[in-house]
Amino acid sequence: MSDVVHGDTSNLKPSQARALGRLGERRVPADQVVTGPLARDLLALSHELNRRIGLFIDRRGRISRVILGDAHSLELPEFERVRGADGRLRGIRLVSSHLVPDPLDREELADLAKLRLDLIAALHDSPGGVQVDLASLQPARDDQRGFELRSFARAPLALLSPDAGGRDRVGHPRPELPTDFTAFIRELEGELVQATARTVAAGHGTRAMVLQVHSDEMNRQGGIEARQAELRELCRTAGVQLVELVVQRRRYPDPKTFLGSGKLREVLVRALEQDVELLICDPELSASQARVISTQTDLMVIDRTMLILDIFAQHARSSDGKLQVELAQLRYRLPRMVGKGTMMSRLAGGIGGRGPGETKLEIDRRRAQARINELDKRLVHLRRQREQRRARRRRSEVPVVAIVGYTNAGKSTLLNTVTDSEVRAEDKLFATLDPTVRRVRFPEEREVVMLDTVGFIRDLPPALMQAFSATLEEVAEADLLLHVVDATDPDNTQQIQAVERILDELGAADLDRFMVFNKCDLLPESRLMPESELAVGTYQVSALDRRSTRRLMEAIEDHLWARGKVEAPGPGRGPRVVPAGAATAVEPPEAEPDAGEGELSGEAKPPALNE
Ligand SMILES: Nc1nc2c(ncn2[C@@H]2O[C@H](COP(=O)(O)OP(=O)(O)OP(=O)(O)O)[C@@H](O)[C@H]2O)c(=O)[nH]1
Ligand SMILES: [Mg+2]
Repeated sequence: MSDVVHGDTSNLKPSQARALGRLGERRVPADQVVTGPLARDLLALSHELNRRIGLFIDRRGRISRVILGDAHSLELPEFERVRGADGRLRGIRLVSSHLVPDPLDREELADLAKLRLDLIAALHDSPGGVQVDLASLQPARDDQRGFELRSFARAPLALLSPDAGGRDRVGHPRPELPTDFTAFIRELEGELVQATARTVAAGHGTRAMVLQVHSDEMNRQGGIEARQAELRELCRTAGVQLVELVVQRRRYPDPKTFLGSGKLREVLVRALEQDVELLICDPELSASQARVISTQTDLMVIDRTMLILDIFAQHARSSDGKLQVELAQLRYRLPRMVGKGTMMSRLAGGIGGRGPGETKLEIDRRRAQARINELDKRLVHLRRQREQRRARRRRSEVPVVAIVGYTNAGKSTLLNTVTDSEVRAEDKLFATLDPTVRRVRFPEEREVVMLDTVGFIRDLPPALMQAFSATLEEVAEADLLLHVVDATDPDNTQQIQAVERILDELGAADLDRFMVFNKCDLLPESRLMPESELAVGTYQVSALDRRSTRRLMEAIEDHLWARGKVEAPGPGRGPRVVPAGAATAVEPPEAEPDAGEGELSGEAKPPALNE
């Protein structure tokens, strides 16, 4: 059998197989979509076999593939992965037989889009002669970015011949038909290249579509709108332009294709229409799902976890932080490295590419594993150093107050305000990645260390937990936690629960904590609790306004000293004067470059305190 033929030929008679092979030897004039005689022979053989047949024809009119399908569908062979980023088409058209006079179906249109074929033509017999359904891509109209599908009204094949000049039998002109295929494709490609140039010049972030499966599990957790809002925020923070959020309700994601395969085809067409380059799946993808989606769509495919990791990579500042993120990225991707083109290499050209892991994007499994081992070793060393530093701090009996909370709750802003310093605070998720330590002095030579931490997020995957660990092992040893909550976020009940769950996993569940409801300046008076009715250990503040934090700061001091938590004041430098209106006297910020990697120290105990 000729290697031009693709498909299951095992049941063919030798003569039929030969006839199929001979189709592959035919030529078509370059300026014609297909000739009448070839169309008739294709249909005749198709009816004899009762199976569809497709031909890939290149621009010189040579047949590069003969594809044998079943009665209803054709499975096209894979192409080399070439992303036509410059707006060019594949240089190949598909001419195929339909046994029944159905129009082009979704699957065929999806193939056109995915493979960027020059054109697809489906032929069928009718009493009046061979009829043809045609479709191609075209630039989107109305200044929209991207491409759209263009279907032509069904026409007799005879109309496509150059002699017919695009006139139907009663002489009606059909100027849109590709009667001169060479001219047609030249013009179309010119338009597409131009449209792409406009797109690139516009310079938006990577265009992405989020694919979300509303599984039973997700429904149980509730707050799907909140989860979606959060995904939008994650995209914004990562510099990704979210074009569309596609949702499918299923009991669980399809083990092979994540979304159902029909839905996935739809997504592909929508993605093409909107010039989307990146698909972001929620919840997490398995290795094989990632592979299947990426081959079926020819797009970059990542999941929510990778998106978060990418943000981490962008935000890591200290060298330890960078090491940790690289380690988390490698750990997450290693089991998902399955051949080329899947998640391992996806991020490089897209949203990531600036991460600490970026140079490792194409390394193979073995090298990834070696790198993981090396990072582990370096981080163990750093962890030891950190432990020594902490031990020194414990000896000096300076109590540690750790600020924890959901991402974007205002933790860094609170730290800045109460310590008069300038920790990076931004309206972005995970603005803080490296733990930051500031000293706060109270009157009477009392002093605490305040620790700002990375924000938490629901469904924190284990790889990310490990990336958080630098800060988090310190959290487990804190004398007091300030759990900062964005009082304005309608989803904050869920967020509080997510934070509590993570604290629990860190072995920090039993630590003393204050609940700090932040951003109260944005709430109307009516939504604030009267001071007298606030539960013990609960505070309403605006981290932007130092006066509002006064009660909180007093309570911290009371909690740590008045109740005998700490016996003696630390070695001080004499009393300081409290500025009017402030609860604290503040020492100039002293940054401790204190970050690093280590295992999650579930065994870490809070320092012994005499209650
Ligand atoms: N109106 C108002 N905005 C606030 C307040 N506190 C923080 N913000 C804003 O909320 C955004 C997030 O603040 P951050 O301090 O970066 O939050 P974070 O909790 O440290 O965030 P991550 O480090 O990303 O987890 C910033 O734009 C702040 O200006 C507040 O009390 N009132
Ligand atoms: Mg922060």
